Amino acid sequence: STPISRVPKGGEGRATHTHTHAHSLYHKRLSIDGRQLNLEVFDPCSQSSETRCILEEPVDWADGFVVVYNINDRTSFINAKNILLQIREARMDNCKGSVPVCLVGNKQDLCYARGVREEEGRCLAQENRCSFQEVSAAEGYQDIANLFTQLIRQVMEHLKYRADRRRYSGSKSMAKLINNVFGKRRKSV
Ligand SMILES: Nc1nc2c(ncn2[C@@H]2O[C@H](COP(=O)(O)OP(=O)(O)OP(=O)(O)O)[C@@H](O)[C@H]2O)c(=O)[nH]1
Repeated sequence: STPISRVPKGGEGRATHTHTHAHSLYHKRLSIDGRQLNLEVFDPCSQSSETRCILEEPVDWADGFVVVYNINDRTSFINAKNILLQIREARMDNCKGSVPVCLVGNKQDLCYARGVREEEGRCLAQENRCSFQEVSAAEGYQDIANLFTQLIRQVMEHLKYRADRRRYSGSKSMAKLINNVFGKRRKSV
């Protein structure tokens, strides 16, 4: 499945958890680099049996995505590919801009029965300009916890960059406006 973000199983507890047949929505409080964060984690239901994946509304509000496939299930890899495409297209259509994405190949412990080469995962990530990692949720949650921490750091940087840019272009256009109004008047006086 493709969590927008997810508290790894065996990791710290969930503060609240809403579950429907279609998805789970978690609320998680955590501290990263001394900052207190309130995360909303949307985890869609399993989509492994469908080739057409539906991301639902988080594509509009999420600040980051974790796209997960199973390294011994080629269909899940194709689904992941479609989801990455959907994220890109939906964000472009809505003019929301790109957001940090991490592609994850899970079940690394079953690599003897691998259906997707690590290189294929890496290439797909490169094509989509996102980070990539193979993990094994069965063997431990630490790698996955680190992966989420990294993604959250990227999200914070991205949000800061976007806010700075907005502030800069805002002040630039404000300066232009002031110049247009008072600059001209000063000339005519
Ligand atoms: N061997 C192995 N099995 C895993 C690993 N991660 C998950 N599983 C197993 O895969 C099955 C599906 O795991 P889930 O966590 O339910 O996967 P999901 O994609 O969230 O599925 P949904 O809950 O339907 O969305 C379970 O039987 C897990 O025990 C892994 O890293 N290695």
